[in-house]
Amino acid sequence: MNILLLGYGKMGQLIAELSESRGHSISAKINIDNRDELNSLDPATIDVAIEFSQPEAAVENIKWAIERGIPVVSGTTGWLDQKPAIEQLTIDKDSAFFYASNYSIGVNIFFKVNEFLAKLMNETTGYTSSIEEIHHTAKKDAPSGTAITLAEGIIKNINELTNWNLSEGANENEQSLPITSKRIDPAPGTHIIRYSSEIDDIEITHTAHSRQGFALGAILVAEWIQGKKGVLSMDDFLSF
Ligand SMILES: NC(=O)C1=CN([C@@H]2O[C@H](COP(=O)(O)OP(=O)(O)OC[C@H]3O[C@@H](n4cnc5c(N)ncnc54)[C@H](OP(=O)(O)O)[C@@H]3O)[C@@H](O)[C@H]2O)C=CC1
Ligand SMILES: O=C(O)C1=N[C@H](C(=O)O)C[C@H](O)C1
Repeated sequence: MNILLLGYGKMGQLIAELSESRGHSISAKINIDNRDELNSLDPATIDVAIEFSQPEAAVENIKWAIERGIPVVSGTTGWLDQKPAIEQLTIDKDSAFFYASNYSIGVNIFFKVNEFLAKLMNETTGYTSSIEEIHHTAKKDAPSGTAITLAEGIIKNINELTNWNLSEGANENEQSLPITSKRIDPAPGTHIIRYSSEIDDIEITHTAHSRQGFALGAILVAEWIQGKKGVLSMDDFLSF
């Protein structure tokens, strides 16, 4: 596969290294300072664009590829208010767009466990729920995209909850799920779901030991998306 990297930071560099070890080649490594290189690329030679850049750059990057019929695998977080427009563009251009807030297989198992636990907690009284996420200090967005996906999985299954909030202290609103974001180096990504009562606490945690799982997951999706069309997600890719 010939891969275009849109964003060549921590994730882009690891994806390049792992892709080459799997026999793929990188057609260009695009950052903010060399975006001009896009003009000299022949889209017909690119099999997929893998996009891990920054919240303010993601939409333009994704549009560039979709408009040229290049399938996009995107992992950038913090821009999802504009996702409906990207999905419409994908359909209009008969292209392919895949988004996941987290490409790690372990986190996607954790998403399922989170929903199962939330269903059980919906049948139980006396517990208050919360989410904590811990990432490195270079992270630009808060809460993490993964924490938002976890919150959506809880809110969908607990009748009392209607929304989430980025919490900095005591939670006043029982209908709102508090998310606490901590920035501590070198944490690649830790997510904790907590249900607390006077009697006990129930916690489930996913801890990434490195960025390896995110990068490998994105490459596996890039291999899988070849020949596919439309708006795709982890539910299409995974069989659980
Ligand atoms: N879905 C998932 O599984 C995961 C998602 N992420 C998300 O991926 C994103 C990137 O993470 P990470 O690699 O750690 O971040 P980095 O800050 O290390 O890398 C981001 C890169 O994007 C580049 N960039 C900035 N503007 C543009 C632009 N206009 N066009 C192309 N590239 C640009 C930056 O270039 P420059 O340095 O020149 O500014 C930088 O090299 C974040 O949103 C993060 O939350 C991260 C890990 C896993
Ligand atoms: O910025 C990161 O590093 C990460 N971002 C993603 C997120 O916001 O959930 C995924 C992972 O946790 C690492």
